[in-house]
Amino acid sequence: MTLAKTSLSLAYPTPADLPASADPHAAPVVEILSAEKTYDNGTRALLPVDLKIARGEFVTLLGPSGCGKSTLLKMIAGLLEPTDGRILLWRHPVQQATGGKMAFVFQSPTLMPWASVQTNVRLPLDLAGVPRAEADARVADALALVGLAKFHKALPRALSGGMQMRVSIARALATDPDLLLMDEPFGALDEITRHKLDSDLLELQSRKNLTVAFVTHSIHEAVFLSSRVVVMAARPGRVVETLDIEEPYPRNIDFTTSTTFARYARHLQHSLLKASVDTEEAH
Ligand SMILES: Nc1ncnc2c1ncn2[C@@H]1O[C@H](COP(=O)(O)OP(=O)(O)OP(=O)(O)O)[C@@H](O)[C@H]1O
Repeated sequence: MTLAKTSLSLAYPTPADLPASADPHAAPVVEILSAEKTYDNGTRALLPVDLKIARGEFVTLLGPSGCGKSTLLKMIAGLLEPTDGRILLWRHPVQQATGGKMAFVFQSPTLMPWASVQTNVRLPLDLAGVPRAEADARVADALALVGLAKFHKALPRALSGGMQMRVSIARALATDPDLLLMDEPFGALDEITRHKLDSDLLELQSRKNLTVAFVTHSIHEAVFLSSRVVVMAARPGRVVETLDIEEPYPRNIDFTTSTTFARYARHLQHSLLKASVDTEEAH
């Protein structure tokens, strides 16, 4: 299978930068080396994938339902084993990765309903045996970062869906990760809240110098957030293209109304459409 690597030529010049924090010469944070996945029931969830993610990059896996986005992200997290191929984090097999810390944010906030916001955010620190005073300080920092300092005593049910998702992100940030894996974290939220959280996420990423692997099926979200978009197709799940989004950071809402943005979005729409037609023709 050939894997197209696309860089759109734009009507007017834009700096072909990675995000300011990305260091393309540093050892990659994530290396996916011909990793593939067939589930026990025979489903070929993912044909072999090769992908490297550099420090400070924001890479989005974009594709329709069933194309293997979650499977790939869970393999990066070490929650699933590839059937073949390898995945390295900081140059070591996932299970032995010591070069940095990773955190996973799921599609639903998965909060303990009976526990306060601060207790929820402290959970991974309690599990890791972090002393209480240090844990409390880190929880306070993380809640401040997501704008929820005032809600530390609230129960999850008192918060909106967007705020609950912020708690979930704070819980991940409290562990001080270098690599953040996010599986459609804002997919269940209304569009306005989602756009706000997208902007906040970019700000957090640059402030904390995070490397992010993000799953979405929203073209808009992919173009706005990413330094690189990995386009995937279903049946069988596979990568069909990677597209650099050569728009400098910081990005704001003005980017989303620009012709550059529209060109990227149109390109991705065509890629996804073509991949789905190719899939249908193959069946
Ligand atoms: N545990 C499992 N056992 C068998 N098949 C599975 C399992 N998990 C996922 N699959 C199948 O593998 C394929 C890829 O699933 P995956 O959840 O990775 O896709 P996705 O792109 O994340 O989809 P969605 O956007 O709907 O979450 C699908 O056909 C799915 O039904």
